[in-house]
Amino acid sequence: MANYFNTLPLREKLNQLGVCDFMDSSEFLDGVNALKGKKLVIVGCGAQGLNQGLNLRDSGLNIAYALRKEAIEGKRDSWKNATDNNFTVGTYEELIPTADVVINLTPDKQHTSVVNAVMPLMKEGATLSYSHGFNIVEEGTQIRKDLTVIMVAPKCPGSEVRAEYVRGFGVPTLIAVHPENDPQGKGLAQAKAYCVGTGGHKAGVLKSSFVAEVKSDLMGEQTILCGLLQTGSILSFDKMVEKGIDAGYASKLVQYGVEVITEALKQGGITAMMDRLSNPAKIKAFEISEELKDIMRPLFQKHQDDIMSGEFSRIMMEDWANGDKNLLAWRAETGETAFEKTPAGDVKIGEQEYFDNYTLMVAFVRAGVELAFETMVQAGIKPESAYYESLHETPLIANTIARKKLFEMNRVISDTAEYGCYLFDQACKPLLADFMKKVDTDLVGKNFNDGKDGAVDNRTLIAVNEAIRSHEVEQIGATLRKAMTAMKSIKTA
Ligand SMILES: NC(=O)C1=CN([C@@H]2O[C@H](COP(=O)(O)OP(=O)(O)OC[C@H]3O[C@@H](n4cnc5c(N)ncnc54)[C@H](OP(=O)(O)O)[C@@H]3O)[C@@H](O)[C@H]2O)C=CC1
Ligand SMILES: CC(=O)[C@](C)(O)C(=O)O
Ligand SMILES: [Mg+2]
Ligand SMILES: [Mg+2]
Repeated sequence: MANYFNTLPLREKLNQLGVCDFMDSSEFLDGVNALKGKKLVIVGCGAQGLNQGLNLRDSGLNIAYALRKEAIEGKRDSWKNATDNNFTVGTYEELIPTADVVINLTPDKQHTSVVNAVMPLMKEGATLSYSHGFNIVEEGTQIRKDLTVIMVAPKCPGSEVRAEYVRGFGVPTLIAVHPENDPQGKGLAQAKAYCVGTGGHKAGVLKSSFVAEVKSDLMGEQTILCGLLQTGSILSFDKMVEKGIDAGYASKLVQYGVEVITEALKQGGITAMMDRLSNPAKIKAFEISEELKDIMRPLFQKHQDDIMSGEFSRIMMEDWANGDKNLLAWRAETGETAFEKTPAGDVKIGEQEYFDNYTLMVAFVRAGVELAFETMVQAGIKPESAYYESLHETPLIANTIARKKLFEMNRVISDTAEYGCYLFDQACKPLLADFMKKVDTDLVGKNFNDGKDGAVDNRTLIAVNEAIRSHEVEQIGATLRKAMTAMKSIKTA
């Protein structure tokens, strides 16, 4: 098999990268009807598998789980996830032949072997669904021509797919029908019904393509969403300890700070996040985030270039073939960092204090969101897609760090995202070494406003406010958030 994207002529590459139609809520009035009464069989019951299945069942759809024999016989976590939640569980042979829709929610690394196992069992004219385009685009898997191939890709970690649904909201979702596999023309109706079943239609849905989803998802997860939040958290913690800040305080500020800070981002964009700072702190955060953008821009562009060329997939698949050597080494290394090993202290930190004492993370988030958005759009990804993948998903990832540090984030995200996160972190930490030498506790650990009278130059503040508000991510974000009428605020630490 060859990388499907690389087989396309440039014009078709650009066409498929640019598929991105924001779907009006009126397109979902048929709800889940296109799948009502159909048999939906999910293969894999992990982060996405369990949480999507819970939402789909609560939305009135018929869900069962087909697990590999060793998972059932060994009563593995996936078997426990499914049976503890009273789902029907069976083998491929038992459940796939009567399935109308087979939903492949196994790790990307396993997709080719899983599809080779289930495809021969699938009945004529059934549908195969993915939540990420890797197998079809990067590996070029060919699917039987009588089968419909769709994608319903939540722009969110599995745990938050469920958490937002339970809150009465949902998560932005990209849906797609593979142009090579839509023989009965039913793919879009099924993808829309499936999306309503997960609650995605309440947050925003883009009619996308397998190509546009995979080339943006890999970029978002490797850079702003997981990579930079990991690098920023570790560097911030180490800096505070180096400067004598109590380690328990430092651990709590980092673990919960990114959730508090990015909750403002989710509600009102970079503007609302920066407005939570004092005027002097906002100007300082703006200045250092400009410096961070200059330092990290080449790294963000290298990640996007390697994703577009297929080089990223090549090196990750090399690691697959090498027993996940790098993934496991980098996972172990992350677990050994002082931040991961220092429990959050039993100390009270007020909601505003997370902004006043963690100006550095505000700067990291602005720099990372803008850089990821700019780099994706320059590469042909449409602004709506880039917004969901860079800005809106950041607080959802931050929720996992607040739960149980980087361990929880790297556990919940896909193995593909985890590998990309470490790849970025390994390169970004040394890149920021000189920058971090200049960072003192006024930017992280202490209140930036201590000892200052709050005076600012008005023209500077006006220019900073204008620069923040005028960025394209703020323009498109305001429009997309207007459609999120059901968005809920979360209770932060
Ligand atoms: N994690 C996330 O938040 C997101 C993931 N995605 C995509 O969703 C898909 C699933 O990812 P994710 O939920 O993270 O996966 P997980 O790693 O959380 O779960 C994988 C599931 O597949 C099972 N599994 C593992 N190996 C095999 C195998 N060889 N054959 C059959 N089943 C196997 C596992 O069960 P067991 O080992 O017990 O057999 C487990 O139930 C991927 O395509 C991913 O890119 C998309 C958006 C976000
Ligand atoms: C959670 C999500 O959207 C990721 C980061 O793309 C993934 O886990 O693959
Ligand atoms: Mg993603
Ligand atoms: Mg991903």
